[in-house]
Amino acid sequence: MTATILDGKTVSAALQDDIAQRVEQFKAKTGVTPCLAAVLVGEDPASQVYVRNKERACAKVGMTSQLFRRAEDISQADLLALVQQLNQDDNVNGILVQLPLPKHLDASEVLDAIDPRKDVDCFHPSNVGLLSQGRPNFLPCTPHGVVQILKHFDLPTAGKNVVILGRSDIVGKPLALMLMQRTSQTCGSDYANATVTVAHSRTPNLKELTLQADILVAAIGVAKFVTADMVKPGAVVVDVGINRTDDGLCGDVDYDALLQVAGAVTPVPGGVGRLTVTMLMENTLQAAMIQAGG
Ligand SMILES: Nc1nc(=O)c2c([nH]1)NC[C@@H]1CN(c3ccc(C(=O)N[C@@H](CCC(=O)O)C(=O)O)cc3)C=[N+]21
Ligand SMILES: [Mg+2]
Repeated sequence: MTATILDGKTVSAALQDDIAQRVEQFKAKTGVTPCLAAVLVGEDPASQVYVRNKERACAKVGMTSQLFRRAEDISQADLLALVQQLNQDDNVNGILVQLPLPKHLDASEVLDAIDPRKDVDCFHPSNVGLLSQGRPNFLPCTPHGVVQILKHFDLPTAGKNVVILGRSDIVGKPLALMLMQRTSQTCGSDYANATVTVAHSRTPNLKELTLQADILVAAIGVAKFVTADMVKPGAVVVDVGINRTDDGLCGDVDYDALLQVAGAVTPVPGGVGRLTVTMLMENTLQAAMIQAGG
């Protein structure tokens, strides 16, 4: 048996075409071109790649982007002032402060300062609260990308055992919230209603748990952590990890070995990461629509 490769590029291209059409309609109706402001502090090479991919995607779907580069040693006050300036700028629809921030900065305080209506990451406490109550303003980009990949390949989650490795605020926690609910805002009830287990560094007998997974999501940030013996034959494996190793980019799963066991698996690169960027475009359009009063 060899696994189906869940190619994120195909999914992303299809969704970007659809977003581009809706951007076009929105522009025709309102005269407004949706605009994403990205704040990049410091010179982290991975962050530079991600931000460049986001700018490229904006251009592709007909949106504008503005990049605000700031030095590694920017003060908390200056960064907060930049966020306030972007909050007040009517030409800016979405604000993204690229993480991680340097250690001397208080990331929570910065993210909390973003106007919730421009919070295209869905990191603001009021947006996280609305998501947890099943009435989101925005869906968080990476979890939404995971759901969109599953939908594209006709792999429903309803009634399935989903095991998520990792409890981060950016992936594990919001993805668990989304998949345990009765319905997905964008993909319907077949892409919700899962029995979700969130495992983490203090979970004992991890392999016993992962072997129960119909859908296994790896979002821990450890290269090749998920080995073939941890996967139930035929299971769907979604790899959210992006690790830079001496042999190049690699995910949180041992991809080559899993091809012989899993039913389907996402590659890295070219998997979930592509969708993260595309769902950010979706949220920027949604933000522009909200701000236009629709
Ligand atoms: N405020 C904030 N929001 C984020 O959404 C956010 C963040 N900070 N910090 C870092 C993580 C990571 N992330 C990715 C974005 C693009 C790719 C991406 O484009 N991946 C491509 C290329 C990967 C590469 O070449 O490095 C791929 O997987 O094919 C991956 C990961 C967004 N994040
Ligand atoms: Mg990561």
